[in-house]
Amino acid sequence: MKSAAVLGAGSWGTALASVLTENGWETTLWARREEAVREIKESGTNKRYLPGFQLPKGLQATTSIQEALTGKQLVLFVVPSHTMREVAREAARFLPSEAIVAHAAKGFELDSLKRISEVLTEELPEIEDRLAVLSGPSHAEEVIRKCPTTVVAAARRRETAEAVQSALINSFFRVYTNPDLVGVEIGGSLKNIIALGAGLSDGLGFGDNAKAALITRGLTEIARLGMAMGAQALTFAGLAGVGDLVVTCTSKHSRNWRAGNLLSQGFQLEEVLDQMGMVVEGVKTTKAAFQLCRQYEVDMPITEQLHAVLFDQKPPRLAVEDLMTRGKTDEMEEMMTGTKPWV
Ligand SMILES: NC(=O)C1=CN([C@@H]2O[C@H](COP(=O)(O)OP(=O)(O)OC[C@H]3O[C@@H](n4cnc5c(N)ncnc54)[C@H](O)[C@@H]3O)[C@@H](O)[C@H]2O)C=CC1
Ligand SMILES: O=C(CO)COP(=O)(O)O
Repeated sequence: MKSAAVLGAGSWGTALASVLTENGWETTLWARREEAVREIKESGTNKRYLPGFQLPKGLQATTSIQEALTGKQLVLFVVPSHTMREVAREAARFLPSEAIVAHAAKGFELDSLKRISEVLTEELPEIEDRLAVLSGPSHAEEVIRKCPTTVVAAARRRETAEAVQSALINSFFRVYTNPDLVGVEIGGSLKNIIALGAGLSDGLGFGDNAKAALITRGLTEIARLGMAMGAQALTFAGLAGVGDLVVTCTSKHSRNWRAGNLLSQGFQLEEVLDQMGMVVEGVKTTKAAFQLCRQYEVDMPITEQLHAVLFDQKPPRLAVEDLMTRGKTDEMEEMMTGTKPWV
């Protein structure tokens, strides 16, 4: 029987492990907490992260990373970005040499500003051609209910992306392949910054025009940094770009949107993160993108304002005023350099 390991028993790891189990994979979920493993084994639930849902029968769980990884053909890393290097190091000794590997995290490593696939290949150089990233508009709470969902598997090698596609695809979870690993990772990570902004904007009562502006202008700056970092422009028009941006800015399930919304109510950042109790990747990603846009010399006005709100106590209304009153620009700034678009 085909067998898989999913490292990380939070909401997304549990949902992806459930999809694999439904698809006939013998799947083991690796959790850090003994109670989580006991609960999955005894009652088939993960109430802390996916309350109210019954997990598919047959899903295994363990706190032993060795037990989780031994003999597996497919390994998914689904822990928050800031823990990925530590988990990769723990996994290194036990990762089967032929296994297809994918990660589903949406962020950067803050100290190094590296993408997560770069972190994984630094720790596990032998997996470079066997590594994919899974991303796209996919809230765990809907995947576990089998709501129709589409995602993308991107890798350097087509065979790797197709292996991940074949493992996960089913009638409610449709997986596309994409050769642009860099763009898919960047789209999935940067959208969380804009989602924090959308939560703030909604909380301040700024309405739908403002949210459409955030989504659209947010996509422009995501694509701008992404292309400077080597991504393909068209990826940002796809599931890992506009698709994930729309779902995260508009869904009640989004932790990033909810965190932004709590900030608009006057809570301090630390209080918000305490209340959430789940990872809010957009906070660290705002810090990383703030540095990356300087490094790559690209303009990211929304990210810069959000950085000031999160880390310099800038009042959100002032940030919005500064965005609205900055210097006049053309919507298609990138098209304006080196060409003559006007008659
Ligand atoms: N929740 C969702 O709907 C989706 C989440 N993602 C991404 O998946 C990644 C994981 O997020 P979630 O599962 O949502 O997070 P979560 O907050 O629901 O759970 C995090 C999990 O990681 C575990 N963890 C934390 N530190 C760890 C460490 N050092 N070693 C091992 N395990 C550790 C926690 O115990 C917990 O089980 C994030 O990058 C997120 O952006 C991507 C798509 C959808
Ligand atoms: O990436 C996600 C959906 O595609 C999950 O977003 P949140 O982390 O904001 O909940």
